[in-house]
Amino acid sequence: MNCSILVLYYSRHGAVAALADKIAIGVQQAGAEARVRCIPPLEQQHSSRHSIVSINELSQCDGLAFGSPVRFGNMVADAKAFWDSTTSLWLKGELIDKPAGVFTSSGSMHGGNETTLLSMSLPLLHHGMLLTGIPYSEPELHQTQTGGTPYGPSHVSGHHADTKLSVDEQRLAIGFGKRLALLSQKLKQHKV
Ligand SMILES: Cc1cc2nc3c(=O)[nH]c(=O)nc-3n(C[C@H](O)[C@H](O)[C@H](O)COP(=O)(O)O)c2cc1C
Repeated sequence: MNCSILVLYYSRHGAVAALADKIAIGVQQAGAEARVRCIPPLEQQHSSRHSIVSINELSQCDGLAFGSPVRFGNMVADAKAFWDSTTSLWLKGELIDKPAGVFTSSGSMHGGNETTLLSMSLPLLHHGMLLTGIPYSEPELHQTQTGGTPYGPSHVSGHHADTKLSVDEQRLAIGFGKRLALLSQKLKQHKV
């Protein structure tokens, strides 16, 4: 059965985009399609190597991974504005019962990546989506000295925003993509 996972993110300096790439690898390893798309930027000059998402792509996905950088302990304004533009989908209940999860990148280890992941989950819950994080059966969650949380994949990009993804962060992001795709496939199979 064809299953399509939307990996939807905003990234200014590339850290969240790097996590999106790893999540897409995990999705593909599970045999699903990974459709990687960007959140529409509030500033026109912002550019990205992925296309901007359409509302149709959001409504038609079988599962969603949603990524944003940490901005003052919360998601970037562009991501919040995007969710504020999805009322038509909410009114029709288009996202109800679709699996979803969140991912983020912060500059510092305790700079708010967990608070950001939790606040990013709220619009998804309002849309009736089924949230999944990362279970502690993933060994990297016990040992990571960088990012990676039970609330979703994360990265710590450092003071100059130039630290590469650690091996643990990469493995957790790939495992998360795989899990999200497998859950989405199972739910899609049982839909009447
Ligand atoms: C306006 C602004 C606010 C930020 N706030 C935080 C913050 O609260 N905590 C933190 O650790 N990093 C913060 N950062 C750093 C970014 O979250 C970090 O560099 C992130 O990795 C950027 O992701 P990107 O490369 O995908 O754009 C902030 C950056 C900006 C520009």
